[in-house]
Amino acid sequence: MVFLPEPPQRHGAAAGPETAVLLCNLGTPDAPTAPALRRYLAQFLADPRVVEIPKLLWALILHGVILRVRPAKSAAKYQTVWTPDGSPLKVWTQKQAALLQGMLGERGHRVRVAYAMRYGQPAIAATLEALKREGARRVLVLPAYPQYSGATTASVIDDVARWSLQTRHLPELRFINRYHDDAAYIGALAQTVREHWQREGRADKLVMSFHGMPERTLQLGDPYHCECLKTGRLLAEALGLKDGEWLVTFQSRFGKAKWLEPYTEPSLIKLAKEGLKSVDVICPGFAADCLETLEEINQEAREAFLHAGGQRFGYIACLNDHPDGMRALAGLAERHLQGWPTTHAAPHPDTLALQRQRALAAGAKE
Ligand SMILES: C=CC1=C(C)c2cc3[nH]c(cc4nc(cc5[nH]c(cc1n2)c(C)c5CCC(=O)O)C(CCC(=O)O)=C4C)c(C)c3C=C
Ligand SMILES: [Fe+2]
Ligand SMILES: [Fe+2]
Repeated sequence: MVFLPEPPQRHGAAAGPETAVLLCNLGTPDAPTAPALRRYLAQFLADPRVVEIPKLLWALILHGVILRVRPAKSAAKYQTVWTPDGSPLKVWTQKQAALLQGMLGERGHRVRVAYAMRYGQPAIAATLEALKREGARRVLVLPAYPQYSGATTASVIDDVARWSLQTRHLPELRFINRYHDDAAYIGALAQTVREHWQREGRADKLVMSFHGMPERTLQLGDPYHCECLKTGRLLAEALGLKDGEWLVTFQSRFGKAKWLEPYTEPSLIKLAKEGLKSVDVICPGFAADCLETLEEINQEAREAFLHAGGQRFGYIACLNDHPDGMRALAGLAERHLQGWPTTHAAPHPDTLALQRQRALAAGAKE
């Protein structure tokens, strides 16, 4: 048998940075169409981390019912939030990676920041391959999920592990499991709420809506519920909110099983029927706006609240490219990069280009 060595890694001045940060998010369909949704949902919902029921039974339900009905329905929803540049989740994730690249560069780190999606494109394995080809020998994986859950964070780690199983020369790997109680993240969320209050006035209640999970996962030891509650409490504290002025809820229920409660939309309807006139809704578990926030909250939940008698519904956008949110991600990455030789190196060419652009914009001469 002949073993072919892998191509040598590049060294010297022409090589890319030896350290990379890989920002991973959930993924999104390529187009707001039923065929694209079918491909996306087939990959997403076949992940045993996402749907934890016996494989054979689930295959029957998934292929027999869900993939026949849901793609067209979901495509219609995606059409209402699609942008000229594509799906909001992808547009924001791409922008976050570029901004993180600039920020880490400005802080003196010679790193390459890339982004990848757990489902759909760009895939995690292909992106890790590309990073390796460019010279990466160390990769910090940053799943864009503040709260850890088996369905999200662990699934990203599974995917990296699958790639590692078929890779001979592995880079050093590190993973960020959570940042639900990170002071800069909480501070950034609080800042978006204060900015919203300044622009539109303060509502009677702040509802913090997190993506739901089957309740069973809590009993099985998933820390997600606990971490959502902690984020909620810290955000309320940062804003000086009293009991009764805020509420944590869970959205995006899927299927008939019991999910984490209280559910977002029924809670909003109940509040309106009890006489609450105005509400602000924030989705702290989503690093970027996506279908679940823009359509399910800002369209469906808004309509439900107003229809039930509410008078004002304020939607507070996700952190997206907010400078405080980006600083929180940069600080988080920086702390997890410690001990890796990234500092005191020449700035990355992208950083130099960014600095030049900024200087020109500020009136500097070539
Ligand atoms: C089937 C069960 C699902 C679990 C469990 C689940 C957990 C979970 N999801 C997110 C974040 C996102 N989910 C998004 C969309 C989405 N989620 C599910 C199902 C489960 N999610 C489906 C079927 C869909 C697709 C849309 C639809 O058909 O309804 C998104 C948005 C993606 C986008 O393209 O915009 C995000 C983000 C978390 C954080 C989570 C557990 C903590
Ligand atoms: Fe989801
Ligand atoms: Fe949804």
